[in-house]
Amino acid sequence: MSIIVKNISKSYGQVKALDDISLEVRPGELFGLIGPDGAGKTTLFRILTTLLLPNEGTASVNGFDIVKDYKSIRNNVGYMPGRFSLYQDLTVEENLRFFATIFGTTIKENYDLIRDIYVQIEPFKNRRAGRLSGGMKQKLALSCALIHKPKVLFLDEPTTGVDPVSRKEFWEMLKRLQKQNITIFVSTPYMDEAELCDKIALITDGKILQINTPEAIKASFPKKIYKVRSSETFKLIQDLGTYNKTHSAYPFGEYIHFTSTQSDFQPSELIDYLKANKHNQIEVLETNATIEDTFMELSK
Ligand SMILES: Nc1ncnc2c1ncn2[C@@H]1O[C@H](COP(=O)(O)OP(=O)(O)OP(=O)(O)O)[C@@H](O)[C@H]1O
Repeated sequence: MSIIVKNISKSYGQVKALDDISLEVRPGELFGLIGPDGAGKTTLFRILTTLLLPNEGTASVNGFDIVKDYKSIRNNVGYMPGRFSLYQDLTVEENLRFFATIFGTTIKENYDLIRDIYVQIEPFKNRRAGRLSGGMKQKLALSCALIHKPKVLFLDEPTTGVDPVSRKEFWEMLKRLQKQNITIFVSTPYMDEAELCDKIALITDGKILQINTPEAIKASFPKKIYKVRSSETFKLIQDLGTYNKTHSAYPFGEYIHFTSTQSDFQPSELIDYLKANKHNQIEVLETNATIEDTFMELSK
């Protein structure tokens, strides 16, 4: 295993940021830690990159213990923290050279690994990092995290605040890196990105809700889901909230996702109820569960 986490807990005073977390990541896997703000993602990343000690539990990265072998871990991993890690007053090239130097290597020596990513920002190599766009900063930060050829790459919310096109490009880059046998542990609050991982752990309030492939997680959804809409969305949410057969109802794009408490539920019952409540243009269609639906169900 590339990463083994066993019963890790971490508190900050009264706040239990991580509560008995266990997971395993295989070599070469693209593993996603999926959860909202404050779920504990950054805390786990900081523990695995040896910047923070857990209160309880053990963990290893690439066979090295996070406490005993912290120096080896630092040499073997790349870490792209969520909050910005670059030196804003240094240029693009100076930042990259700085990270290469502290790991005792050169840009030239490992250029192959970052070529794909770096060529996109090379035209701006004399620009200060502070003056780059979000997408360019992200590419530079990834280049810096890779310059010493790490075996395991930790990316904490790498696409937060990045535009949709750059987000898509970023995930394509991760897939290419994975082919070079780098294990990638990535966190994100975006449920659509979860689909792009080999395996995911859903985390909230410091607890893991489920670990599996995205497909298996979606398939495990226990109920039929209906996407519902009518001409009055706000009233629809209220009326679904007070309907006596509602198990869950929450906004999902332009629809409300609805599940019933009853296993023999018929959509016509809901249509009748909504008609009785003076809704127009009613649509009730069965739909497939997404990762977000599973997350909502598990964290209920
Ligand atoms: N240094 C700290 N002191 C006190 N509480 C902290 C500290 N760092 C994090 N926390 C709290 O621990 C919990 C988990 O935070 P963490 O940053 O690990 O979550 P996260 O999933 O990375 O979310 P975010 O994206 O908001 O950083 C939160 O309730 C947070 O407020």
